[in-house]
Amino acid sequence: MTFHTTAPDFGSTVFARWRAEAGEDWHAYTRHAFVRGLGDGSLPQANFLHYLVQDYIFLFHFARAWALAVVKADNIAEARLAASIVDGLVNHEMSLHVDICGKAGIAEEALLQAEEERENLAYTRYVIDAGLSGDFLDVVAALAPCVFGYGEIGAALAAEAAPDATYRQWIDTYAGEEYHDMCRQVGALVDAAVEARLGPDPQSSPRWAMISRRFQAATRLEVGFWDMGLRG
Ligand SMILES: Cc1ncc(C[n+]2csc(CCO)c2C)c(N)n1
Repeated sequence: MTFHTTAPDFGSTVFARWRAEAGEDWHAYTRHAFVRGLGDGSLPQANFLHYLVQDYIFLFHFARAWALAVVKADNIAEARLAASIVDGLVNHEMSLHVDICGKAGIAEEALLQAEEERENLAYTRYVIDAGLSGDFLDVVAALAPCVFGYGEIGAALAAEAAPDATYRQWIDTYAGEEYHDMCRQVGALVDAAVEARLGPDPQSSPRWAMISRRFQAATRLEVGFWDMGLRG
């Protein structure tokens, strides 16, 4: 897979630092064997469908975590963006999963009936707890690897010299301009939220390490989610 030496940072200096601090865990997430299988089409369809069914449940709980970001917002800009992501997830984004699963003969009603795998449970409940027990920064740091990681993965897969058509619909979703716009909006939100709470030199704040650790923990949970997908 082709990876640019400079992966996109979506205009966010905070994301760029979190990613650097997540180090090898970030690479394990964005260059996972599951991702390579999506890019070259070698991922078996059964594994992809299993991942998508789990991901449908994941998105439902992820929307609940973003709703907690609305609850913890300190101003209208934070509330608006978080609310628009909740709306996007429950009213639009889950339709990619419904559409692809439907073509494979899996009905929407069957999706939410599926039993949650432990990696799925661990990740979604981690982000929900970040929203329940923490403040806006805690929940946004836990939600950020999902947003930016898929943007980075989508861009890398779409940039491959000879992209395979098998998982094109999935790749196009996360490589598309619309999705990357959203990443830049979240990037601006994260930078503004960190500056508003931790000041212009956030890394000198004792809270910095805590929120960076949240980002890294969620990154590791993304790795676990791909591992689950490969296991099938
Ligand atoms: C395991 C897993 N991680 C990330 C995403 C991508 N994603 C999930 S919610 C959302 C919108 C904003 O948070 C995006 C881009 C996924 N589908 N599944």
